[in-house]
Amino acid sequence: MQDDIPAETTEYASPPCFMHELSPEYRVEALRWDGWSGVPRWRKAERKRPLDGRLALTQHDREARSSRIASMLDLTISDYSGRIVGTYWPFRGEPDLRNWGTQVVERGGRIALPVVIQKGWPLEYRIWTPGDPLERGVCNILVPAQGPCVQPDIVIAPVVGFDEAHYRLGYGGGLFDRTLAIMRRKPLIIGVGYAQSRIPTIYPQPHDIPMDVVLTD
Ligand SMILES: Nc1nc2c(c(=O)[nH]1)N(C=O)[C@@H](CNc1ccc(C(=O)N[C@@H](CCC(=O)O)C(=O)O)cc1)CN2
Ligand SMILES: Nc1ncnc2c1ncn2[C@@H]1O[C@H](COP(=O)(O)OP(=O)(O)OP(=O)(O)O)[C@@H](O)[C@H]1O
Repeated sequence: MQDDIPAETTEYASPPCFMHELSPEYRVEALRWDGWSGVPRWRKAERKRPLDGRLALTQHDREARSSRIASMLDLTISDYSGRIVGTYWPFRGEPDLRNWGTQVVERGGRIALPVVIQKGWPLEYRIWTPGDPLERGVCNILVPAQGPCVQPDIVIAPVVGFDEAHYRLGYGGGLFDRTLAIMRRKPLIIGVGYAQSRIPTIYPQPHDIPMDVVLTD
């Protein structure tokens, strides 16, 4: 972000907060800071570190971390019965919660997986029971070949990054935010990821919808 800050704003590393009352030059509005337009570029660069970090994990390490995240989910969601949990089929080194998903079904819940109908559109969640046929969708992610379209009660959102205020950095399609924005009932939104995905801020934009909680290994 530093590159986007014009020279005049860099002269005062930490301006005293009351200075704008004493001197008009200190008024924040007077500064021609156009940094927000740089956010998509910044996000694109910021995705690389956590993505490279998790792809470097060994299979064994990823399984151990995934099972710690699954235990955290069980502590957070005490009762699965009658609930629809929107989970995901892992790709690009995401935590693998497939065994946990099977247990959700064994405990009386139902699971649904997201389907990209078209980039730039909201995702569609389809009910999937272990054993049902899957097919390859966008980015080769496996998706249910059929199954009723539903709105999950709980959305498990895999993060590329997340920040202190529970905002999510994903793959850059804006698909989760579009999906959450049109849901008629607000689901419980649980972000899941590795602790190394934590970043101080993703510079939230008006379209970003914060998650209720983020669980890590
Ligand atoms: N396992 C899993 N399934 C999921 C998601 C997810 O995050 N994880 N999604 C959650 O939404 C949807 C897929 N989302 C995707 C969003 C963007 C791209 C993609 O191709 N992104 C470009 C970069 C775009 C840009 O930076 O402008 C790329 O990676 O090259 C792929 C999948 C549905 N299924
Ligand atoms: N509700 C929305 N309506 C319209 N555009 C949106 C909405 N949500 C996100 N977008 C657009 O999608 C683009 C990508 O958004 P963002 O950087 O937040 O993606 P992301 O959360 O990292 O990706 P994803 O959710 O697919 O994993 C942005 O240009 C943003 O303006």
